[in-house]
Amino acid sequence: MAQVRYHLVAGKAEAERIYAALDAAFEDEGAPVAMSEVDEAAERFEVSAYLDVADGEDRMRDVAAALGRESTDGISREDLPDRDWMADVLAALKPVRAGRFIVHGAHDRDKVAANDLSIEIEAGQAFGTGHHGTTAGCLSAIGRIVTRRRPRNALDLGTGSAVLAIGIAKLARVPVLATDIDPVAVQVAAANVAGNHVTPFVKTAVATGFRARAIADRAPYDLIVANILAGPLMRLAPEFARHLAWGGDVILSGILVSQRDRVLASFRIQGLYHRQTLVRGEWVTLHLTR
Ligand SMILES: C[S@@+](CC[C@H](N)C(=O)[O-])C[C@H]1O[C@@H](n2cnc3c(N)ncnc32)[C@H](O)[C@@H]1O
Repeated sequence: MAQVRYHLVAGKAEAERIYAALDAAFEDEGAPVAMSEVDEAAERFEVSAYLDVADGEDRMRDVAAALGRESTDGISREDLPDRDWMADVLAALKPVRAGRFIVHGAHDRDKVAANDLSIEIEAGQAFGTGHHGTTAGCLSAIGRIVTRRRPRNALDLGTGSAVLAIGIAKLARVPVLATDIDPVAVQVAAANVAGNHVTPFVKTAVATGFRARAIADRAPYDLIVANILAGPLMRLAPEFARHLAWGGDVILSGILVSQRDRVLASFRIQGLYHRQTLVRGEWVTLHLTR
């Protein structure tokens, strides 16, 4: 399964209609739909739908059908890089600083200063080397929130490489449950947890959303971090509320700037209120509290 961005450009009113139609058509599969201005002077907007497609499949016709069109004219396709491609690129990148943390590979251990909180991650099969704006945004938020109020029991949902769970454990030295839908990511996460010497604090588990015994057993959490995508985050909003302790903090990322208000609205209905937004490129990281 790969992700493909189907996109088209239109004037503002037409782009808003396209956005609404694609959002409604692909809502059930949790596909993010985004709208962004591409030409301010001419008031032209690009609308993108990020769809999962099977190998060799093209869903251009689904997009046209969602817009009530018989023709696919004007709709473009961009194949998004898969994980291995990303790992190759990231392997060549330098250490990243985010808030109080430095995320680096083993070959850059000598770049770590005495007062740095270092997280050592090799680019591999799981997402999360700190280079992506969403990971860096979450690390900055963790540094700020955990310094102000130390959590007692944290959950990192969609842990990938476990970079965020390791960050919380190193900073607060409290129990963290790190879960992922992808069993390969969970294996990588467990290896990184051991490599960063935080095994006494971080437990890993495979879980789809909040559906796992391991998550229920440790609830409620006073810090939940989830860097997944806007669609699944919005669908899971009631579960966040159910698993969050009174006064607890939630950090969300994987959200495009254009999706921010819809995500906030989904969580506000559940009694979770916006505290801060961090913007890195086209991505936002949100801090919410109860
Ligand atoms: C963007 S990566 C984030 C990894 C890491 N937490 C970071 O911040 O760099 C998203 C991760 O969430 C996992 N994921 C996606 N949807 C999920 C779901 N519904 N439940 C649990 N994990 C999910 C993916 O397998 C992936 O490892």
